[in-house]
Amino acid sequence: MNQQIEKKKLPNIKNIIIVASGKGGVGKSTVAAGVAMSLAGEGYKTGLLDADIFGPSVPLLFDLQDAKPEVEVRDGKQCLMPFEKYGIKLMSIGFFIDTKQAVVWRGPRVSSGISQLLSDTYWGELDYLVIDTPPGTGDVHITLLQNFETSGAVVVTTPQQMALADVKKAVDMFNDPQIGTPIFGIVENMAWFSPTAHPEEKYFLFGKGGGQSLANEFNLPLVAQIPFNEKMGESCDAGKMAELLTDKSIKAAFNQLFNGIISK
Ligand SMILES: Nc1ncnc2c1ncn2[C@@H]1O[C@H](COP(=O)(O)OP(=O)(O)OP(=O)(O)O)[C@@H](O)[C@H]1O
Repeated sequence: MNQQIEKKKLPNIKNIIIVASGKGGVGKSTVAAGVAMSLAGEGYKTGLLDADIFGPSVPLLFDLQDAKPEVEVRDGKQCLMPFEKYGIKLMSIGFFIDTKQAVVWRGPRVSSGISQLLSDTYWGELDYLVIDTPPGTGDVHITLLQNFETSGAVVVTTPQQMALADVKKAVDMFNDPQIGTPIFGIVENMAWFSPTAHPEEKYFLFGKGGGQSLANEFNLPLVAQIPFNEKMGESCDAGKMAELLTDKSIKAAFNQLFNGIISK
């Protein structure tokens, strides 16, 4: 990365929020979808772009598994038309690839595919576009962060100390002078488990304080702690995103995150 690339501002999108994680399976896509639901629920014009080429989640989360976006001419340009659910404009790399097969794209193809998905989707006017990225730090991140103006990132982790080295790589990437993307903070997902019948009880299944110590280590705020909630897993896997924020503790956690983002 020696060359400074001029970043493109998408004129109709006020804020682009990147959701990243050091490693896979920590709940990054769930967090991205939950933030988008919270923003839309508060009346912000919201979009969600699923750029996770290795495991796109939007088709499953929003029950759009067989959906194929239409192409329409808008303002003299061929545009991909996003789907809209719960007031969120949705686009996913998963609408264009066979999600049952491994994606073996190389760098330039990833880069042009992701840039096209972002620039050629007809988002209309948006207050916030949330982008779910693949785990780790790779071509998708470099493409988005070097080529487009983004407002900031949230880094999702689980409480285990093991996550430290992976989170460090993600933080270093956002801090790189060529990238220069502010980090809103760390989100600790699956922070504890509370049985539905005893919501006041907290069981720290994966250890306690991991998110806070990660945040301290990198001098970042811990913007939210999201409990492990079996209903949340079930409703996400069944494509029932509307149920996600019906649980009080989950709603409170996403409100915390939402406030951490909009206050910046
Ligand atoms: N707080 C939670 N409580 C219960 N289940 C959760 C929670 N967060 C995520 N899950 C579940 O964990 C699984 C992995 O979540 P998700 O797909 O969001 O992770 P990811 O980090 O995006 O994964 P990938 O590495 O594939 O991109 C999903 O089945 C999801 O429903």
